[in-house]
Amino acid sequence: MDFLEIDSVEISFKNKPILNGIYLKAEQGTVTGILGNNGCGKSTLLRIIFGELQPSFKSLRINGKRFSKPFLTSNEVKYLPQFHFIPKSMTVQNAFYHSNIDINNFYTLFPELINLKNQKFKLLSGGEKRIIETFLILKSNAKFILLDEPFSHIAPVYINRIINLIHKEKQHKAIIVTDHMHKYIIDITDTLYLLKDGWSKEIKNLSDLELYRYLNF
Ligand SMILES: Nc1ncnc2c1ncn2[C@@H]1O[C@H](COP(=O)(O)OP(=O)(O)OP(=O)(O)O)[C@@H](O)[C@H]1O
Repeated sequence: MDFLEIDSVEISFKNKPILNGIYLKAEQGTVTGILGNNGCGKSTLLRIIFGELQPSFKSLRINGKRFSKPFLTSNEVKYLPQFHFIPKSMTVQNAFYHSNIDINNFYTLFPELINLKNQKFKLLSGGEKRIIETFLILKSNAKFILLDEPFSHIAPVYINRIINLIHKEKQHKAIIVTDHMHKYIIDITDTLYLLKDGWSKEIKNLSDLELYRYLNF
């Protein structure tokens, strides 16, 4: 089973420390969730793992071996950022073609969206864009999948289908996911971390989310 670990992350923006006490492990066959308040550094951490952001220091290991290259390859990691990454003038069909993913698999899961096939990406609703981008990332061949707010703007009926897809895809992938819809995150994750004041803490007992003032039960 492949696994990724990151620790000793040090990053500041304008002399304000953002992350300084992180440990996170994501294993193939599992979903790793990250919760935390706005601005605590969840996206920053995912961007560092992806290699898009270089901190002053980090230790990233795959299967226990230090990974020193600046970027993981696209076979190793795929990242769903908070912003839309599909070019605005690309059609839905072409987005699937360029990602090398069979669009029919998408329509099997989301038959209601079949009419979007020839539509340009910029003309889709925020939720439609999110569903398509999340699907493309989840169905990629990468070993490690990073999802930054996959559920934002998405109706509950579609969220449930994405959750089913996450359960299916995690069989041969390690999935790291963060979202403010904490109930879904708590439900789908095998390992849960809370980010707060620059550090991460693995949450084994949900009452700790209240103790660390993330939730009021
Ligand atoms: N490029 C940047 N330059 C300066 N400050 C930044 C930059 N990127 C992020 N920050 C700051 O770092 C902090 C962490 O940002 P980040 O986007 O990682 O938070 P987050 O936990 O993902 O928040 P949210 O849940 O609101 O999306 C914030 O205070 C943000 O303003």
